[in-house]
Amino acid sequence: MVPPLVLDIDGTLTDADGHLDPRAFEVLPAWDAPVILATGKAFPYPVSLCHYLGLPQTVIAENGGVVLADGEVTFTGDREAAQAAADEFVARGGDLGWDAADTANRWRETEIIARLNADEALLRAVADEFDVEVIDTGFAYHIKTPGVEKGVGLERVCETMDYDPEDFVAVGDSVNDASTFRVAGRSYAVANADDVAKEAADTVLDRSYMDGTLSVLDSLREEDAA
Ligand SMILES: O=C(O)COP(=O)(O)O
Ligand SMILES: [Mg+2]
Repeated sequence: MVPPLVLDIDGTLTDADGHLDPRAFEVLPAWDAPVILATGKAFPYPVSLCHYLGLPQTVIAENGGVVLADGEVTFTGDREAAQAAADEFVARGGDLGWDAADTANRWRETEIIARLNADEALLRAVADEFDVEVIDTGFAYHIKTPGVEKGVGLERVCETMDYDPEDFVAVGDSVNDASTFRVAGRSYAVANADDVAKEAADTVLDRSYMDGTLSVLDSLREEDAA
């Protein structure tokens, strides 16, 4: 049996521009064990991705703030606290960087994100005052509740679905994957990963983005066949 997977999306199943690698459509629905998407994206994004990939909807979204497992949704994280910090950031002259539709935050239930061109020093100073934290995933700044992590979300999924986190193989690329790497039995950082993810991973891959992820899946299949 191949092991279950817990996979980050941006930087791990995508190219450098955040576009989904089309090979995901071949390999993920065909994987002969559970596949969990664990992302910093707002809840609807991984749900849609599961839908279009044809995967069961088992999802860790918003860096663990939202978990969908076995048809049940649970929330942790305080969107209001993040919103208060974001509002103060804007009041002090900061710009979150989104257009009027703000589809990045519109359906986000437990945190707020800013574009990477936002004033980081101001954002961090305001976040400190509001007891929220800022993480830089390489795709956005996330203003979030400390302690809400993808890894905690993975533990919740495993409790709900009676899985053992030790059985999981994790692949990711950034600081928001380090907690997943600590909880999963085996962890891989793609070559484009940031230093925190590389430090936390059991193995740092030679290849980047989906090429790196596919190299893990290939070797897991080979192990299974041996
Ligand atoms: O939303 C982000 O900033 C990054 O998303 P990811 O966790 O899927 O890489
Ligand atoms: Mg990522």
